[in-house]
Amino acid sequence: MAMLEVKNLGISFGGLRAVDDFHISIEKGQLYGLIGPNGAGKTTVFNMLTGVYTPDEGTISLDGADITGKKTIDINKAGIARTFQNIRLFKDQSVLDNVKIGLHNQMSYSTLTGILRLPKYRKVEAEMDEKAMELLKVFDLEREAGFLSSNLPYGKQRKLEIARALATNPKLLLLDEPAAGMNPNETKELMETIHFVRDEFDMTILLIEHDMKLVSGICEKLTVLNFGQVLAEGATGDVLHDPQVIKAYLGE
Ligand SMILES: Nc1ncnc2c1ncn2[C@@H]1O[C@H](COP(=O)(O)OP(=O)(O)OP(=O)(O)O)[C@@H](O)[C@H]1O
Repeated sequence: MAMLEVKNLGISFGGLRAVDDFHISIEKGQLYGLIGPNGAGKTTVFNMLTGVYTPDEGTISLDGADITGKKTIDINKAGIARTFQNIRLFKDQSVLDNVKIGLHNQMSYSTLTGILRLPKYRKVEAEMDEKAMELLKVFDLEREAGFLSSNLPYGKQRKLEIARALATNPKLLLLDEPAAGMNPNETKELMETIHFVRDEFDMTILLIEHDMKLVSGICEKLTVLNFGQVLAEGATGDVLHDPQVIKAYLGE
């Protein structure tokens, strides 16, 4: 059974059919890329997978469970976490607290326990500190735990966003243009981080990316979107040599 199975997914905005008959099947542990020209519908697909938009057609199944049309918070609880094209950290919170926010959907106490600072509050907070620090260590961010997240260099902010997404304990991680705005060194390091996350956490990863070096370097399979429809899909090497894909996206 596939980790993510999407069939016949579609959505319109007014008269624009932004995504039509989209389908994808991703196996557990796969590193999968979604590519295509600007405006092809890639982020709209992510928004449907995460409940930001409700598809007007089609089905989404995660690890066998139908999550079509569910709310974002319930989809996150079911096991999908994402990062954004424009980094969305809690800028005025510390690096550690950004990861702890991700942990809150699994480890929590009642509001009253929190307000009264009851023993359970201290116990859960201490456990969350420990778990968050473990994740920060994985991303080599433990020395910056007390920094404001906005004070981290760009590449580390991207890593922190991935760490926060992983803190929600997902089955599927969606990365929206993780290399956007990165210099070649940061991109190289990011590729290593993504590989590491897949291996270390046995994670299934779907990423949107325009950087072909990153795509060809780490993705095992690709789906190409063009004008909201699947233009090609399959093994990365085959797709990148497909004349249709070269014509529509990669250039002659
Ligand atoms: N909420 C919305 N309302 C109206 N149109 C929208 C909305 N969201 C997306 N669209 C349109 O849907 C189409 C697909 O946009 P989308 O952002 O998914 O493309 P993309 O492939 O992610 O592009 P890029 O690579 O530039 O990020 C575009 O024409 C966009 O203007």
